[in-house]
Amino acid sequence: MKNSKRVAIKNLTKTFITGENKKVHAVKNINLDINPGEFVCLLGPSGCGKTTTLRMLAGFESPTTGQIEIGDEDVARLTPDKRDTAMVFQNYALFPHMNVYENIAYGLKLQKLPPNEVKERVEKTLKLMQMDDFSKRVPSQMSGGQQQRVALARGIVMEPGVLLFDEPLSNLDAKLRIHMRDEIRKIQQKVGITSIYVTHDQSEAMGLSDKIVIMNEGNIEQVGTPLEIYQRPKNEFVANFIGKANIISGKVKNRDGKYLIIDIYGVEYAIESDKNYSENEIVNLVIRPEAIDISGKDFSGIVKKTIFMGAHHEYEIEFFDKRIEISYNNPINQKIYEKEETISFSFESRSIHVL
Ligand SMILES: Nc1ncnc2c1ncn2[C@@H]1O[C@H](COP(=O)(O)OP(=O)(O)OP(=O)(O)O)[C@@H](O)[C@H]1O
Repeated sequence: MKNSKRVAIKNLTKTFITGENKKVHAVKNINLDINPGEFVCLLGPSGCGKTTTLRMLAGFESPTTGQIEIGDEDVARLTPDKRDTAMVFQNYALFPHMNVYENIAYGLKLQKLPPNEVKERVEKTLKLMQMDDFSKRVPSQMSGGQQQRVALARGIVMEPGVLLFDEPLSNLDAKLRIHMRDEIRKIQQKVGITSIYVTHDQSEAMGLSDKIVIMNEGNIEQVGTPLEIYQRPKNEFVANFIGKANIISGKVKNRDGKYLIIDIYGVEYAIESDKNYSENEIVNLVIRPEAIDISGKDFSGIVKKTIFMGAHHEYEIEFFDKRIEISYNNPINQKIYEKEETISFSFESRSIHVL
């Protein structure tokens, strides 16, 4: 979309003063750059500051300090209508007495656009969203998923520089969420609109994003593509927040080119890492449950828990003084382990990440 804009957040903070005169540091000096056309998810646990950040972008909340640039303009002190953003809300926020067509047209009429342009843009959006057949229905005659599509259409029809999403799918059931997630991504890629999306659902963030921003206690912990975040988490918080992670320790022996040679319980692994550690330093390593190779024989452990998940099995294994998790797909001839059985395995060097 030609109007699609960049966003730059600079040293942004938000401190709320509560009724009891206490300070809540909801957002702590964050910095973030978003390219035009990018789909970025703000992801983190409840209370981490993602909604506050989004509301500051929209102009519903004013920053305590810092700048927000949309395009080339610092909008931090502008009212919402001056910012070239549109928001898709969790509760759809549709007008109950207006039909789909009128709901989508509302924002354009407010801008006093000529009626023929309103008609053209609403019809184009209805077509894009494959909703022509619904145009005369009112919200109460539609399912939650359909209403959410109207809410999305209302944002898209405005052709804003940035489209903001506040957990738009959280009122939908699991299956519909996945369907709508794919739909949002498809439409966003088609129109190329810069999108910032708040969620606490990691699979939603993985499925939607060009870039994920992991937030925790008002800070940004890491920014990266879904693959980067998953394969190279910066710290234990990120590793545990995205997917499942076994954190085990190893002892650094030396460096061999781009590899660190690390001793893990008596077995040496060459692990790619650009971090500098001294000899014998103990480091924390992340190993994903699916990266443990059960055809290997370097280690063994006792199965303490088994969970059959259909396509894969999850095992909790007693391994030295800790529990680790192994997950693997279930080919027809794969042995199924029972509780208290011994299982052998190795770690795959290329799947180990040094924190
Ligand atoms: N108006 C307010 N007054 C005081 N504190 C607030 C206000 N709004 C938010 N907070 C606090 O700021 C922190 C961040 O809240 P925020 O809503 O941004 O988190 P969140 O990551 O979006 O969480 P959730 O996923 O639960 O919506 C929380 O501790 C919250 O209690």
